[in-house]
Amino acid sequence: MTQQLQLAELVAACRWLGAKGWAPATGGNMSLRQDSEWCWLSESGKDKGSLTESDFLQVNIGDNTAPSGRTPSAETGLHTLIYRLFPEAQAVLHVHTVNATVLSRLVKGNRLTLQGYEMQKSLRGQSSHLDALQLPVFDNNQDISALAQRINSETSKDDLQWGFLLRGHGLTCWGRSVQEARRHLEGLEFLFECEILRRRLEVL
Ligand SMILES: CSC[C@@H](O)[C@@H](O)C(=O)COP(=O)(O)O
Ligand SMILES: [Zn+2]
Repeated sequence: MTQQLQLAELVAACRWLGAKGWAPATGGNMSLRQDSEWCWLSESGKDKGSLTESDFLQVNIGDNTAPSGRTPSAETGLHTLIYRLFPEAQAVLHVHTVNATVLSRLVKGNRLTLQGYEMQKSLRGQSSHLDALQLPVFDNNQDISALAQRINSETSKDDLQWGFLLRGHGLTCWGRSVQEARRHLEGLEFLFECEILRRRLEVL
């Protein structure tokens, strides 16, 4: 698929997730890999549900610089970390959903465990509801380069295979294509909602 078509797919994904209310106000950021050195990041401070292709800025994966002089996402460093760790990563979606925000605050420790859900199979490599799926949860931090360093040093690549939660902040997930990133986002979001409901009913 050409880069132009991939960018069009990403713009469509942004509209889709925006319409679902998963990027309220100016929350969320999205990106697409161009090649081993460069990616396209959403511009900082925009409504991510109404982005167009010209709202994506070229960013260097190695040093986070943007030749355009415009300001890419404040969370650029988390996207480029994923592109550096996973050469196969093609797209990254970061959202501020209510479910991701709330559930990440309910998790004690640094792992969310999900088990017993058929929808676990929406995630790459998952084939049974019986497996205990683990998603890393990191404390939120306004210092994104410190946060990226922490994620990199404290987590194995395996743990980051779909993405991670930032406590009280949101979900960052990725895929080997825009479509796969979108499927991971939709699957995880469904699982988060189920898990919140299950926990809520359990305490009633
Ligand atoms: C309400 S926006 C919060 C931001 O600090 C951040 O978390 C976010 O997701 C959007 O930042 P952006 O710089 O627009 O990509
Ligand atoms: Zn954010």
